[in-house]
Order: sequence, then structure tokens, then C-alpha cells
Amino acid sequence: MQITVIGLGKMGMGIAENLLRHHHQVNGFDINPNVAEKIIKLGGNYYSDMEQLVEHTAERQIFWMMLPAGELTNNMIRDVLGFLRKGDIVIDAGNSHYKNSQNNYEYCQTKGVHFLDVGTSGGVEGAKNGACMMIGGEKKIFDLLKPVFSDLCVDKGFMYSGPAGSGHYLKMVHNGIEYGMMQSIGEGFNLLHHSPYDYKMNEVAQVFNHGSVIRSWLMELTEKIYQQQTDMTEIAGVIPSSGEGKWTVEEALRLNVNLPVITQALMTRFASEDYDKISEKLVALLRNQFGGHDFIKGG
Ligand SMILES: O=C(CO)[C@H](O)[C@H](O)COP(=O)(O)O
Repeated sequence: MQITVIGLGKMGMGIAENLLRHHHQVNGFDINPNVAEKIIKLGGNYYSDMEQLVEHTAERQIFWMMLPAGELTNNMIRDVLGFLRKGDIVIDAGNSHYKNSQNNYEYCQTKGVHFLDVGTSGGVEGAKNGACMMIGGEKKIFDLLKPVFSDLCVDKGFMYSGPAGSGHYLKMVHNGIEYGMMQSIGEGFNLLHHSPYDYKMNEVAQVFNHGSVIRSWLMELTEKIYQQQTDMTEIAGVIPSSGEGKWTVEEALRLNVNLPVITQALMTRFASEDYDKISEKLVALLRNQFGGHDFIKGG
């Protein structure tokens, strides 16, 4: 099939490469001309002008969008709709909020354009060599594009999840789980670092990856980190977040669902980014006020 990939960042370029390896025709669109050389080298076309791109594309346009979630994705969907015809297809494969995807689906419908929301997991490596995809939208459009999903994903690594928004909803919860699992690995290894034993952490991660209950890709990545003899003193303990963990917690609050581990993992990220930590300083000062307990001066 002929597919236009909009957004040739790490993930978009990976998807483009994966599509090309499976003999699809790829038009890459990105306003950054620095990515042109790479997409052309891989065998695709490069465009930074939507009008030119549309002139050179097939009867039915399939636009695969891989952009940062939020305004950028929403605006781009509205922009590209000006170039699309009835029956064309827009796929948002980024990490959009499911409510945005419901709205974008409705908006596309008013223009006669089909829309799928595709939660994509597997990182950059997965995008290139076999991803996992959770796909919401019209079933008949999913069926039409099934061969493409089959090419892009690992065996059994894609599913039709239901109506518009359900793909990104699933990806949101997936990322919430990801927060909890990563936090759990981080905490376990932190305890091992403080333990009375001189564990070789690369060996620990390795053994955890062989036959144990907690073997996983995240544990394999942990093993890789320790194998690379990463100097932890050089890494700031600050964990940014892009929003999906927060949305997962918001959804749990909306539905009155208990979500302690994921919520705590999110709060730990927020705490890690709070450089001034007034809360802890105030507690230390309060102890001093009522009990005369010492507090530590410092920046
Ligand atoms: O979707 C992903 C993996 O599944 C992304 O890596 C995600 O953006 C990471 O989220 P965060 O920045 O909040 O840790």
C-alpha cells in the first residue's frame, strides 16, 4: 500500500523503515529537512509541502501520523483534512489522549474521512522491527488495513480494541502499568544497592531474566543498563513524564477505581522533579519547632 508517514522523528522513521521493509510505498512528511536524507536512503520519498505530497500520492490517501500528542497532533489532523478526500484514512499512532481521539474521529467523520486511533508500544526498536498496536475506530477500516498492521507488528501483537478512542485508552492504561512496573524495578534494585551484600547488579538482572517470575523486557533493559556499567552517580534521579500516567490516574479518580501503585509511581516522578522540595523542608522545620530536632542545612 502507499502510506504517508507524518512526523519522521524516532518513532515515525522507525514505522517508515518497517513499512518499507515490507514493500509498502512510503511518503515521509516532516517540516524538518534534516530527515530527508534518511527517508530517501531507506527507499521512501520526502515531502515538506503537503500540496506537493498530495499531488504525488495514490487515489486513496492513508496518513499515518506519529507526532507528539496534544495540540500538534490535533492541529495537524485539522490541517491535513484540507487535503483529503472522502474515503481517505487518518491514523493517529501517537500517544494521544483517548478523548482527543474520540473528538478527532468525530471531526474526520464530518469530512467523510476515516480515523483510527492506534496505541503503539515497543519503543523505537519495536517501531522498526515489530511493534505492538491497540487499534480503535471503525472495524471495516481496521479490516482493510489488517495486512499493514500484520506487517508492522510482532506475531499476535495487534488487536482491534473497539470504537474510536479505545486504542488510545488501552495505550494509556498500558503506560500506567509501565509506570508501576518500572518504579517497582527501580525500588527493588535500590534496596539491593543498600543491602549488606555486595551483589553484582548485572548478574542479578541477568538471573532475574532467566526463568524467574519477573523476567521481562524491562528487566532485560535493566540488565543492559548494568552491563554497560552505567555510573549511577552521574545520573540525576529525575523522571519526567509525558502525561499518560497522569491520565491513567485521572481516569481512576473519575471512575472511583483503586490505583495505588500507579498513582504512587506518578507521584514519585513528580517528587523527583520538585527540586525545591518545600514539603520536606517544612516537615524538617516543624520537627524542629515542636521537638527541637535537628535539621540539616543545605541547598
Ligand atoms: O509510550 C511509550 C512507551 O510505551 C513512551 O515511551 C512514553 O512516551 C513514555 O511515557 P513517559 O514519558 O510518561 O514515561
